[in-house]
Amino acid sequence: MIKNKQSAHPTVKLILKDGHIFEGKLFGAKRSVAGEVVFNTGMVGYPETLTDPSYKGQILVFTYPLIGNYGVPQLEETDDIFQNWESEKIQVQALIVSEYSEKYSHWNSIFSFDNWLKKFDVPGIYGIDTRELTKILREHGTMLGKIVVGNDKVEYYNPDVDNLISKVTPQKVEEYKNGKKRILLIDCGCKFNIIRKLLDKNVSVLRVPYDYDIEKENFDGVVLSNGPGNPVVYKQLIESVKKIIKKQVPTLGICMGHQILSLAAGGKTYKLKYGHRSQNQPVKTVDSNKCYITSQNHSFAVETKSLPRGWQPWFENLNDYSNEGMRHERLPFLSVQFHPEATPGPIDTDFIFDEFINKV
Ligand SMILES: NC(=O)CC[C@H](N)C(=O)O
Repeated sequence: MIKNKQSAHPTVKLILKDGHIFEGKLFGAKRSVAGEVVFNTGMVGYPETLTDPSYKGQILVFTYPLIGNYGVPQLEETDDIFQNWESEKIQVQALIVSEYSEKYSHWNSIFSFDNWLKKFDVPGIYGIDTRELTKILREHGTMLGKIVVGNDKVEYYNPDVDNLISKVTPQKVEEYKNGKKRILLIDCGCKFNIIRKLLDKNVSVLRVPYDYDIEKENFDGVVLSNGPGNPVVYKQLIESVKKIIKKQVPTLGICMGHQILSLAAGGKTYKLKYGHRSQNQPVKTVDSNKCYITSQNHSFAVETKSLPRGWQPWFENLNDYSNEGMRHERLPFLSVQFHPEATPGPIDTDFIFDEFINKV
């Protein structure tokens, strides 16, 4: 049994938009917060998961019952690249766990889970029956919710209508020189491991904000990163990706990048009932029986039937058969809904980066 200093933790409420109320104990930052409540069924990798900018605007439920027992490592910088986390801070609005561990043990960890949340002013609630909560979210679908401390007045907040990418995209351009070929990384809230993976392939990376005027740059390939929110909100980005398609520059889209590339190509996206969030999502290539276990974090999906002529579905999800990727039959465009960069999760689909680099 993991002992937390419960007396110091006030009882607070988790209120869902449909009227369900759960009581739990507050840890991390002491404040009320609203967002979209989503669940993740991964068993490990909370430092990487909580720093993934795609979670902006969301209150995350971990279904794994005990979180925090290996602590959290320091954000380290080696050769200008950050290590251990996927961005420079915790990105979720708040989190919901059954039990958290104040005690931790890992050679590389320096924060307890509670202290880490406090450092970034993120509240957490524990003592919640996360199985019951997840069943509600599976039945009803993802729902708006709020964590309310005392008599605080908190409005519901719907992240799907907000421009969340503007909150996580970098403020300035950054160049990582590592080879002759130059990849333009359009950073919509990029996980650091996408940059690490590209540099592993000996290419230079020009990392730019999502609304950067790319006309003035020279590049050999484009990576459209992952990112938070609803893809149809980003009209200007979709327009600039249309220009990239016209120029036939080799392009790799990852998660949000896959959705944006599909919309720019003339396809459609829709919202899944409760999304895919975990490190054990099975996908299969459409034209063979090859399967891969993938890391995922998304709410929206590309409608396979909407893909225009020439754009072929590449992978499908084996749980719900939704689209997991596409590629063009002649032109150098490919994109995936899952995360080939992993962190957290299996590295089975690392070959996606090679397929892209081969086209550059
Ligand atoms: N990880 C991502 O890029 C997520 C994309 C998008 N925000 C979604 O939820 O579908």
